[in-house]
Amino acid sequence: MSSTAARAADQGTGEGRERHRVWSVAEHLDDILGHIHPLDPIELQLLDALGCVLVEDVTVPAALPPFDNSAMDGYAVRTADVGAATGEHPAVLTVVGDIAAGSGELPAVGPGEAARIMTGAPLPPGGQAVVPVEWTDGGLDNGPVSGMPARSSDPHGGSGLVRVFRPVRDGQHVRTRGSDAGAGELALSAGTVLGAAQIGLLAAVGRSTVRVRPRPRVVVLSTGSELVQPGEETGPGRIYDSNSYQLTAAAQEAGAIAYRVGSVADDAETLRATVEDQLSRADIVVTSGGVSVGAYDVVKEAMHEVEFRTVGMQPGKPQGFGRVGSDRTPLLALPGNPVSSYVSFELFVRPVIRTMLGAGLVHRTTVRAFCPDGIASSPEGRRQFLRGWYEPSVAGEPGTVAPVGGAGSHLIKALARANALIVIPEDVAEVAPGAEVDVVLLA
Ligand SMILES: Nc1nc2c(c(=O)[nH]1)N[C@H]1C(S)=C(S)[C@@H](COP(=O)(O)OP(=O)(O)OC[C@H]3O[C@@H](n4cnc5c(N)ncnc54)[C@H](O)[C@@H]3O)O[C@H]1N2
Ligand code: MOO
Repeated sequence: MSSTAARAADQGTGEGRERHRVWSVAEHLDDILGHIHPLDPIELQLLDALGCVLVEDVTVPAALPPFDNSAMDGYAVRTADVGAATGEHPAVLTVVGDIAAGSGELPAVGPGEAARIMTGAPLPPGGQAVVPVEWTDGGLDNGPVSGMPARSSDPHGGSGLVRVFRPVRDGQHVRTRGSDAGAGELALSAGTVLGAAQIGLLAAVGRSTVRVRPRPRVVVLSTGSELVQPGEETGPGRIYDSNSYQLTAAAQEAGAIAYRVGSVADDAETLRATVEDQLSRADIVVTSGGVSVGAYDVVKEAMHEVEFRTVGMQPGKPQGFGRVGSDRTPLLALPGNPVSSYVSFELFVRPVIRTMLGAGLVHRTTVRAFCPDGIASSPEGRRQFLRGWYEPSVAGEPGTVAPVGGAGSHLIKALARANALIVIPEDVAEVAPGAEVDVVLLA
């Protein structure tokens, strides 16, 4: 029996009835997430770990900073030598050398002496504080200077005499060893999401690699013989493939490594071969289009392992989920209408990506908001996700939300102007002006 005939025959069986029941959003999501686990940890180079969840506690191996160093470009001095320094009666000190950042050889600073020192350079023996260069004559035997001449134009700046016009306290303008973190202290704990600052800290403690859960690899492919790639010529009845771009970008935003395959024509053999070909680099496969009840619904025709369902939501009614190939890779088949595919991604694919990442927060934030204009109608029995613009309130009260565009699942421009989804429950047919609604924040 052909698969089409088998499907037709199923209509009358128990299995057929199960397949044609309407799934709630929560049931479909729970079923999907029931098959998803965090990916096994791996050791990654620091920059490859950006956005990943740490699976080890990282301790500081050696004190940060590793040595006492100057916080200013200036002169390392003994505080007693400059205790009485004023503009009128400067302390005059002998400059015993120049200390650049990275310098290993440090001149000792004795009584009546100073060492010229740069920001980040180690404090020399005898140095108790740093006088910023602006509080001195910079060795020019004149009033206060605004900085030091470049070494190339003044190779002997680290010698001669310097006049100091203000006193300094012991330790002033010195960053002491371990003042940031002591050796053995916890730098980052397991479960931390690595952002730029955390990657910076790992580098600062000398780590070149780190153990994290990797980003899931998401292969995105769209289906439809009408699709043309942006930049190419369209023709009669043809449109640009926006879904593969939208979904690839969304997967990246959610923390995945996303591969955009582009569009596959409505041909079951080609689609199947393409999916099989892509499985070697996929932790998740996402398709768009070809899942409703038309004669050219190619995903439905090609992917026998995928269960196609009606979910009680708008947009996003037809959905498919299954696991394909020898690794049983999850495949989420999303509807082709651009807003439907986007909303479906938000509700079903994003949580899969976030679960695989091991992220603590799998779902978008939902808040309550007033809807001043109300919503005239919402389909009964389907949870509606209208695109909206959410404004938070200043006074701790719920914010407000207004629909952007209508309910049509082809309204891409309105979607691009929305920052939220307004959720209208299955049993609500209209929202009175000023009533409160749930709002999913999209950022
Ligand atoms: N008789 C019925 N027809 C439809 C039903 C139904 O229940 N009975 N459901 C409708 C709903 S709801 C949706 S959603 C769509 C889903 O259809 P498919 O997933 O099969 O998607 P396609 O038919 O391939 O495309 C739908 C629509 O979206 C455009 N599209 C598709 N892919 C892209 C893309 N990559 N970039 C931009 N636009 C895309 C496509 O051209 C169509 O206009 O079915 C309804 N029909
Ligand atoms: O469910 Mo469709 O996604 O309404 O347009």
